[in-house]
Amino acid sequence: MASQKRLVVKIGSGLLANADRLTPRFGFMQRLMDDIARLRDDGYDVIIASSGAVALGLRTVGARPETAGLSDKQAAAACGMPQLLNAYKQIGHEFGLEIAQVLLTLGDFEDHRRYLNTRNTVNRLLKSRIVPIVNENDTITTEEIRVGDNDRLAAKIAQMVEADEFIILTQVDGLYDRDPSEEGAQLVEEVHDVNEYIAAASGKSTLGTGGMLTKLQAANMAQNAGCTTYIAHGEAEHPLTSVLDGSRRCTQLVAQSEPGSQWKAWIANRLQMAGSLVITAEAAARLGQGEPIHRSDVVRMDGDFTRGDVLHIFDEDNLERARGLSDFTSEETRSMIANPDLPADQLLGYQTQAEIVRPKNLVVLENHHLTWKPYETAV
Ligand SMILES: Nc1ncnc2c1ncn2[C@@H]1O[C@H](COP(=O)(O)OP(=O)(O)O)[C@@H](O)[C@H]1O
Ligand SMILES: N[C@@H](CCC(=O)OP(=O)(O)O)C(=O)O
Repeated sequence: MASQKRLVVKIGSGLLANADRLTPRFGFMQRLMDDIARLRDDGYDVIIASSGAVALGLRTVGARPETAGLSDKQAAAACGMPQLLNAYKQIGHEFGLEIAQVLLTLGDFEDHRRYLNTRNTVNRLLKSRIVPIVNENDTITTEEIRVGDNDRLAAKIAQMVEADEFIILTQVDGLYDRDPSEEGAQLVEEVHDVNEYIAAASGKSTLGTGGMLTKLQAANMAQNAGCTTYIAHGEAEHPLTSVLDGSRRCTQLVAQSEPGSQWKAWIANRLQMAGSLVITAEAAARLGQGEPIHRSDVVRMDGDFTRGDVLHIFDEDNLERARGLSDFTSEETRSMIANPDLPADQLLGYQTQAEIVRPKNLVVLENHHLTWKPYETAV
């Protein structure tokens, strides 16, 4: 458990890189680090999830954000990351802060062993009061193995370190009820259910890769891990403390549950799923009563998964109702469903309690979870 208050701050590319010249925005970084030093004096551990590596490196590789392709961006990230870290380091020293670089890929979150290892490292840095600067390792990640945006990457970190608060700093005051460039757009100051705003959250700037949609997805992941999220403009004298003390308008996305089991949050907040099960109406009605998913509950399955993979669990109306970790491979599951009357031990050749998903590995989704549609599943 966290011994101090913990805050994860995500910073968008446009705040860190000048849009025309693609050079660091030192003034912003100074205000940020000054505020982080204040928070540290107030007993906060702060973790930064920083974008900006690609934007800053594009100039070095002679490319522009509007036209850069994947290899330009990967090379740019390799050039921009040291520039970014150098700026954080120099400015950090001015305010008595030590910083460290943590570059991650999707597997560092999705593989539970790597997740725990990453968590240990981040916790060790915090113990020495060092500010971890986290970013995706864009130089080596390809489409299949990347988170793809730092909004969700930062939410994963917030969940991992059991952050109390998560602030997403961007170039708009918060979530609007429609694209803010549209006339009459109103700032939404408090959100409980992000589902209501998904349709309003399309579009993004040329420098970034996320957009408002990934911010809502990220906020939902944090909400479900018991962490309150704020989306706020980064341009302020005290970009963080003014959000936390409520003196500035922004959007607050209220935590939807008490920080519960880390294990269940890890299952619920997966970014890639290996497969899915469709269960009967009776089994769907029993969800939440501490019952496992039995093979007789499954009417259909999809995907090529192995033991320990996380699956979507849909009802027969295609509504995602739960997520759970499979005790069997897809081949074993298929064989058990096809032979409901044969004892599992006999079918599989080893002793097993024959529950496809055990209760401790099952998370029932509630109204405040963003759910997936069957066609969005990665199987
Ligand atoms: N409903 C909305 N509310 C606020 N911003 C929105 C909305 N819909 C689209 N946007 C756009 O999303 C942008 C934020 O995403 P992005 O530019 O990717 O930020 P960052 O680079 O900071 O991650 C805003 O500047 C705005 O142009
Ligand atoms: N990892 C990338 C940024 C990815 C990203 O999410 O960008 P943004 O939408 O500006 O936060 C980089 O360092 O350039």
